[in-house]
Amino acid sequence: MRQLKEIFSNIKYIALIASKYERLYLPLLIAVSLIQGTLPFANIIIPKYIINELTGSKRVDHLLLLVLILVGINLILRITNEYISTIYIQVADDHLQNRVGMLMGYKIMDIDYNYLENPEIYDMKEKANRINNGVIKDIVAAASSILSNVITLVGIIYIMAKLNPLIMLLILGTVTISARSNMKTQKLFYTIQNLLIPINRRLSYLFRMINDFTYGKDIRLFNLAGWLTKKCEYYWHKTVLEMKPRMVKVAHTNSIAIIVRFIQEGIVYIYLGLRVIWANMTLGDFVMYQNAVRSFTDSLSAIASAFVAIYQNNMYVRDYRNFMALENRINVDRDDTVPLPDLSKPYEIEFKDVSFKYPGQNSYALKNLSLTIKSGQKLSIVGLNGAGKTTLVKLLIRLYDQCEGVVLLNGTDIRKFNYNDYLSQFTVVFQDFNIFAFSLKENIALTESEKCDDERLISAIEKSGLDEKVRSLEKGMDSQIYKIFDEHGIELSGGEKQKLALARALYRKSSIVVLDEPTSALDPLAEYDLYKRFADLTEGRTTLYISHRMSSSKFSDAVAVIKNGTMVEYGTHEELMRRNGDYTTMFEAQAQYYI
Ligand SMILES: Nc1ncnc2c1ncn2[C@@H]1O[C@H](COP(=O)(O)OP(=O)(O)OP(=O)(O)O)[C@@H](O)[C@H]1O
Repeated sequence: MRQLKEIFSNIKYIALIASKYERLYLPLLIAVSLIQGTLPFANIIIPKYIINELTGSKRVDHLLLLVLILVGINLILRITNEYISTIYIQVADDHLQNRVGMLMGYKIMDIDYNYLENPEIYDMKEKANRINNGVIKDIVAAASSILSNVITLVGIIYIMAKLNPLIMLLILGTVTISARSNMKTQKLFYTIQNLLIPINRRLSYLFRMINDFTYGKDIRLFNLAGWLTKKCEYYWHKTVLEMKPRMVKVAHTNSIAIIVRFIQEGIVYIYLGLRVIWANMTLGDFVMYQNAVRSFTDSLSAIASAFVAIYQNNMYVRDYRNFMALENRINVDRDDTVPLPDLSKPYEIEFKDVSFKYPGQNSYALKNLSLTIKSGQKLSIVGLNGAGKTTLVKLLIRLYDQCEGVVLLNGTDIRKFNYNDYLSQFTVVFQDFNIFAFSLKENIALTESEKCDDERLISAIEKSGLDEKVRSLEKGMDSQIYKIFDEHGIELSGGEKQKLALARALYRKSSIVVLDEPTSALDPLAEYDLYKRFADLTEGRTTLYISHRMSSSKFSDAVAVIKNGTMVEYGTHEELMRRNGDYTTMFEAQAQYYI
């Protein structure tokens, strides 16, 4: 009962999406179902009269009229059906499928960032993704099949009323058996698919690696082909082991349904044949009943299959809805949000005794960290690998918001601000930024070309040092990056990519800029040039600058030294050098190489 309720709720869910994006979809589907439901009825009755005419009076004009009616009805209904299905329904099917996929896409782009690091959520996403394998189309087709076959059934029951009720019972029995076995088969398939999800995720990752040209260099250099193939083979083997025993069960179950159906057909043939021989049934009636019995069985089976399809697809819709129902804690409009302070006026950000462990980790990435950042300040954050510098930034921009202690903006817990409003105050360039296969201009402005502010764009390009490269390109800022979609697409060097990332940060208007290792790929001259113009670049905006190039700290107002997740030193470059602590050690260690 609960399942039935869920099925109805899911069908309603799909119907609502369908009518939202394709208003005519449901009414036209009903029209098509009506056509499909009535057509078999005509094809059962009219041949009876044709055969009786052929074996009886043999009147040519009657015969022609009957054939004309049969052909006419078929032609008109089938052609109408064809036009509606091809021109509207098939196109709408595709559109709806894409919509449902895109709704999931929005969800994926919007869910809390920490979900992206949880393998359970990956599996949930993979399960939900199955909705993209034509599930909407299948459910709608099943619902429309139920409607059309119920109409057919009503007509056939009327025709078969004169037949032995035992025959009807026999058919009902066999259809029930095949429906049950069909249901069992679908359940087995669902189980198999679920078991294979973690394996398939690994396999698709491997296939992506193998097919993605960007991995090509590593694969060749480290001779990974054999190793990757072995890994694939291992997972294929696992797939076969999981599938085989269950597929044997599927074959057994399906065979039972086939055997039962043949026995039923045999009995019906013998029964009708005997009635022709012993009870003077006309040949026309023999053919009509025989067709009626076949249609009856087909319609019942189609209804049963449609229910099974709905039942099975219901599981996929459930998985989809479960994923869509994942609740955001961070990116959500809470009732108790407070207005963001005006950041054009002086403000202060404070990390107050903050400790943080990544989800699923035992050790702290940040431990009792306290730090105050003042508006307009240029703060360098330095520390060894894994010290916690990037983690600090991730907490600041609320990629994670479950920590001990608190991060405050003007004394208010940053979690109280509307997430998007808050985030819009930041421009962050992480080390692992992505460059997209769009134009150079779109990559910097991160918006449609037409919406781009060209003046700001040119200024960002100049300040980032990318101007020379842009001038050398035939299509300038409109050059396509990568050759995936354009054979004239450009490939940027590591340093040029970094300049592009910097241009992105400079283009965006925001109060706070965070640059995580922005010069690691720059040549010494470009790096020197950037340092020289650093204050000019960020135009008085608060800037957090994470870098292993210790000399960059000289250009900052203050330096925070992070060690094992906590802040161990704070001051200007000169103050810290005088202190002769961790900062001095790091600075001098690096300086040695440059002397
Ligand atoms: N998503 C994550 N899940 C689990 N642990 C993580 C995650 N990201 C970072 N860590 C761990 O947290 C610690 C701090 O990492 P973080 O990236 O903040 O260091 P960092 O100071 O920026 O280092 P680097 O200078 O190498 O970039 C490290 O031990 C790292 O392994």
